[in-house]
Amino acid sequence: MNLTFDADAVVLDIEGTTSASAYVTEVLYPYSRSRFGALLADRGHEPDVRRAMDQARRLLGDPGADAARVERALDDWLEEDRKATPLKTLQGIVWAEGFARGDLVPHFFDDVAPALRDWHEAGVRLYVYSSGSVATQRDWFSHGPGGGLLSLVDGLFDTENAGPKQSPGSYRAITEAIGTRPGRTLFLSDRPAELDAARASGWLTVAVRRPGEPYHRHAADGHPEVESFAGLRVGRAEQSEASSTS
Ligand SMILES: CSCCC(=O)C(=O)COP(=O)(O)O
Ligand SMILES: [Mg+2]
Repeated sequence: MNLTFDADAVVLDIEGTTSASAYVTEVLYPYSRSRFGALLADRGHEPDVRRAMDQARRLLGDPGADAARVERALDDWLEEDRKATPLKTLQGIVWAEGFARGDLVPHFFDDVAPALRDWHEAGVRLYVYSSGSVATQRDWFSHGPGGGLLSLVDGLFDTENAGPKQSPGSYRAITEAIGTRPGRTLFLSDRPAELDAARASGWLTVAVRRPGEPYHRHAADGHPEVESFAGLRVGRAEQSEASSTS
């Protein structure tokens, strides 16, 4: 189905929306799991590692948890695919090194880069909101297709600077940060609970239902649906009116 939206901003989910879930769970997750032991044991003095380990201890309710206990918790959260902020921070540290070494190359569906370029060209501001950390998002988009897509993006949000993706308050926090009216902000995601939370905050929503993705056959519960970004036009009516009269 083809859809057209008049909006000032598009906010993008990553896993299942711009990029394949299987790449995240079958390539990125095992890569981080196999490196957590050494990271926690050898680099706990680094500020970001220490901060994330302290957050993990708070989530566990165990202030004295040693590196081995924290590693077991990370493994459990990975197994459950729990989007815990310290897990995402530590994954981001490991993955950054994987991107720099060339072990990891981001995956984007083929329709994503052309669509982002079109929307950006039309004056629509682009943001990312993912459970993956802001540092990971920066790596992901800067190593993306055609020399990277980061230059098209105006801001990055994660569970640390915005909050959990299933909570309407997180979308209100993003609205405040980007200064775009909720009714002119369009969120694209595969997960129904995230779409519901965005809609509850007054945002426009589109359920991205890519064939083969885990949520492909889920009921969209009133959210408009597309199978790829190729079926989605986004522009700013004010801008097109202005340019058509000049
Ligand atoms: C490549 S971003 C990291 C992927 C990840 O760890 C994740 O949890 C993605 O979640 P999303 O909110 O983008 O569905
Ligand atoms: Mg997703």
